[in-house]
Amino acid sequence: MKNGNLSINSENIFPVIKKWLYSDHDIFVRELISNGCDAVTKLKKLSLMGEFDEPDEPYRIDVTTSANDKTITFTDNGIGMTEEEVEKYINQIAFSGAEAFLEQYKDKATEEQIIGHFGLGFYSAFMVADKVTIETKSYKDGEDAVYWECKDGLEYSMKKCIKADRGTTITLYLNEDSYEFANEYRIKEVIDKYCSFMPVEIYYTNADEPQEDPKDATVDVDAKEVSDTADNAEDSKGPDADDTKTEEKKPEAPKPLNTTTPLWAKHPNDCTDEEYKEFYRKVFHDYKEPLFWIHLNMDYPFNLKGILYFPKINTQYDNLEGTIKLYNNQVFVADNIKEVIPEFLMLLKGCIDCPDLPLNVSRSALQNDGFVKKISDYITKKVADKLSGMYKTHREDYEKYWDDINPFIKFGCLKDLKFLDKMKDFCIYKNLDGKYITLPEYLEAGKEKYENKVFYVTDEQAQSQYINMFKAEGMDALIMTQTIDSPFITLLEQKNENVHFYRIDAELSDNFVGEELSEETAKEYKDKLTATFEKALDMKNLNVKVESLKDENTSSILTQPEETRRMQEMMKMYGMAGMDPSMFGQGEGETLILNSNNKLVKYVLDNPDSDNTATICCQLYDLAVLANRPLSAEAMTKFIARSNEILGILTK
Ligand SMILES: Nc1ncnc2c1ncn2[C@@H]1O[C@H](COP(=O)(O)OP(=O)(O)OP(=O)(O)O)[C@@H](O)[C@H]1O
Repeated sequence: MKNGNLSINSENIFPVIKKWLYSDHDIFVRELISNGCDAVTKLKKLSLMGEFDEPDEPYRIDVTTSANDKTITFTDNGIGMTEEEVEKYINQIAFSGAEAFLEQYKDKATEEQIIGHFGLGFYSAFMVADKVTIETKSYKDGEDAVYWECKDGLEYSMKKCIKADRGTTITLYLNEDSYEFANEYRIKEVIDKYCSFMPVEIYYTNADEPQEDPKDATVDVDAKEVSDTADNAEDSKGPDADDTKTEEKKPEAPKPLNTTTPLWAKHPNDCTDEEYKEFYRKVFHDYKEPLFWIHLNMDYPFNLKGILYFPKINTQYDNLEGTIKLYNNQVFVADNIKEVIPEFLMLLKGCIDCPDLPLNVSRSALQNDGFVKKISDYITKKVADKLSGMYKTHREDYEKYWDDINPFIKFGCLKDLKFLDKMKDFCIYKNLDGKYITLPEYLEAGKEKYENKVFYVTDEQAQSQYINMFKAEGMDALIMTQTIDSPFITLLEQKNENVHFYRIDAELSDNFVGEELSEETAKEYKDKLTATFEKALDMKNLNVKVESLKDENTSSILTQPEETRRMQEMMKMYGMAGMDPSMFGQGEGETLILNSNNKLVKYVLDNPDSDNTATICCQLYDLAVLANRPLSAEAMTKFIARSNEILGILTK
């Protein structure tokens, strides 16, 4: 038997790395800058352990592009590499110095995390470059600087070189397809996407533009004061005065492109509302203020930090799509990764940083395992806790936000039963007095008059006649006007046995009826009125019911059974092709309720054959329809003509 190590031939592996490893070509920026960050982090760790004296100059990464030369350069003043290390970590693919470093210093954990892991990231440079060079000088005294060069990722050459400063400079000679990355705006865009929160300051220079002498930069307060004073003096001079002062104004010191300590990394107690809002504006470019936010801060059983914002939604037609940015040690991974972020939370906007994420090699996707599900459950729980906490301690705020956040909460309840369990007691509904109440509160208040029934309004304007009747009778209903309310009502019925929801026009409650008619009288009236109305309306099978309603001013009302209406709505929604449309057509199953206490109805009863009876019947029917839904075009035309006719009678 023969044993041995499997070997990788770079000629074979390179095309794989170049083409398939990373989904997006721009990822090389993230990989090379994170290598620079790691180089700095390692040095900081060494200095904490007393193995390296903290330098005077600040740690930094410089990205320089030249569209003329078609190059990008990444420079860091981190740990650097010795010749031996270049041999080991660069010349051997998939051998990570980060792993080796962590292994060596594993007992000396510090706050800062090393990003590298797989030993492949550096090679992503070859996705965009034909030639890559490295100039590096280790922090170790007495080590020579090294120059490394590789074309096409196949053969490398290495030699000693002269490099004054500690650290590493990597230069990419871009291939034809990738010249875009030498463009200032393009590269800044990519840095913004992946590196906005990397832990080391990143500076950009356009090598094709004339450079300011850094000595001229205004960095200290005194210099700033001088220029301010000069400006003020200038203000008082008047328009014709000599303007030489402006030329003396010194340029501002360059600013880093990134923020090294993102807000989520701070303790929630140390963050102000203004900081949260500013962070939101900056990251999401949304100038509408968020309603509120949740700062996630967890160390155990896994490490997770982040901020989730509830954005302001103006109408239910607003774009409900949010963005949750996922980070791994301050390095952007991807937006809206569905394994980590529960689907319904995608309506929010936020950032989540989880250093323990089981990323796959490309760092843009996750290895799907139970751990990821735990993260997702934790986030759901935290959101529910925050909302229920606000309900308990800041009910006024909760009610204020409710109109904006309820579609999101209802969606969450529909999508995730655990979320429903946590939130069901904290769902509130506006009642007919405009007050917010819970479902149990509604049921308790209506126990006497309509036990286990929940009446709801889907359109306050269209259903105003019914609302007025309810109010007059001291009955209440819930306003549920959102599209999501319809599936949510079904969910509530499933979860609350015996409780049934009825749209306010679904049935006429006994509470509206005064002294009940005897069975015989009711039958007699019904037969008579049905015949008269059917004749007047030229309709067959009109469903008429006669009631002696308390309010004698109410003449006619239309009701439609809840089930029929829901079925009809469902058919409309799914556009069920092939079915007979009249099966559940407009007004299917409707009942025309006529009030035997009303004088117009009484007139029809007593004078079925008088000249005006047909006009009265048609008008009473149309009025009942109008209070329920819009008239068809044809019916509306007739209604207007008839109304004019009736007014004409008044003039006689
Ligand atoms: N700028 C740098 N300064 C110092 N060492 C570096 C630098 N860039 C790369 N290295 C060394 O080369 C090794 C390999 O880098 P590479 O980017 O391929 O993988 P990695 O960062 O370890 O892991 P990953 O594939 O997860 O990014 C690093 O672990 C590090 O030791």
